[in-house]
Amino acid sequence: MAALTLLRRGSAPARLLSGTLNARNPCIGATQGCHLRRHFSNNKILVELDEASGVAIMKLNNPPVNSLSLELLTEFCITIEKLEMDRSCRGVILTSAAPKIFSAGLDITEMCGKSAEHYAAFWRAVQELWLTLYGSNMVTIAAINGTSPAAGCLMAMCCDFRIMADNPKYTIGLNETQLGIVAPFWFKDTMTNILGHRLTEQSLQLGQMYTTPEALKIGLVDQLVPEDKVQSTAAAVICNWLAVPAHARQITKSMMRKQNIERLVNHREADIDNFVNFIGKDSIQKSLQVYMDRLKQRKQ
Ligand SMILES: CC/C=C\CCC/C=C/C(=O)SCCNC(=O)CCNC(=O)[C@H](O)C(C)(C)COP(=O)(O)OP(=O)(O)OC[C@H]1O[C@@H](n2cnc3c(N)ncnc32)[C@H](O)[C@@H]1OP(=O)(O)O
Repeated sequence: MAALTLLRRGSAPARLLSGTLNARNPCIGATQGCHLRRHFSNNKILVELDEASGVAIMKLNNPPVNSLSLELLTEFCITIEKLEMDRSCRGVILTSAAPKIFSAGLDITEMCGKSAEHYAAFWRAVQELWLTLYGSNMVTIAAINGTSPAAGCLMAMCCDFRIMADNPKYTIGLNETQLGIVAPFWFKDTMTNILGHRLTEQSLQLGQMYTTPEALKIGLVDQLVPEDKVQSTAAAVICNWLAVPAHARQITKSMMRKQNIERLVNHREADIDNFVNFIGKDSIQKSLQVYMDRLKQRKQ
């Protein structure tokens, strides 16, 4: 599946021309009470699409910690592609169905003790998630209702705007080095576009997890709100974004992200080979095993 939606579709004007009645303010229908909600869920992703507002709420649903397994990654990409093709959907709020955890990042068990073929398939699915979400034409808002390490943070960073629950227990960041692994160049590029080079270098080397006030201060998240206001704030924010003429916003988004997306597309196979070689090393397998053991010991 080639997921370069933003570049592949190149369809902003076409989509606008064929567009929706409330193209200038798609939230008008919602406030006038004509609610048509469609629910569709597969196993790991719950979706509620409000056709009046054009907004889909997409909930990660992989208890206990929303780790990104191969199954979840596959369902995630299919869901985004489906929403992207659906004329009644123009924006997505990405959030978690799990209390206190947005996502624990990649499922570490998918990277331990498996075959090279499995690692390659898994990494292709991780790439696909990034290409699909980062390259989406839709407005994407992350409603971060819990802790969000590593690829959990990456998913949030792919979105156009990040709202996080202001809870002192929640943290967010790319902590890969703490596991003895390395965030690939496209994780790094995504963070650099948000934080700038210096701060990204520091964050990545240290594998830094930020508290919510720290994340707000450095711009890793855009807004902190009380836990019970995360969803309503996301709904209000997405209305503002959808009020901007769609073709102009989409072309602008494409202009800002195109280079990064092309970089991965052009080096996709090499990136998979690199991952497979790296993750299969005995020393890396050992590091991951030690990390998983520590996670389990914390509970005892
Ligand atoms: C060349 C490139 C090479 C490599 C690039 C790879 C890039 C990697 C990106 C990643 O995303 S790596 C994953 C990083 N994630 C983490 O470090 C998070 C680890 N988890 C936690 O810190 C905590 O679990 C928590 C998310 C803060 C939640 O804590 P809580 O106390 O609520 O739950 P608990 O720790 O008891 O976990 C419950 C259960 O879930 C298992 N678990 C947790 N995280 C993961 C995970 N990422 N993958 C798989 N499994 C995970 C944990 O072991 C517990 O299992 P148990 O009930 O069987 O003991």
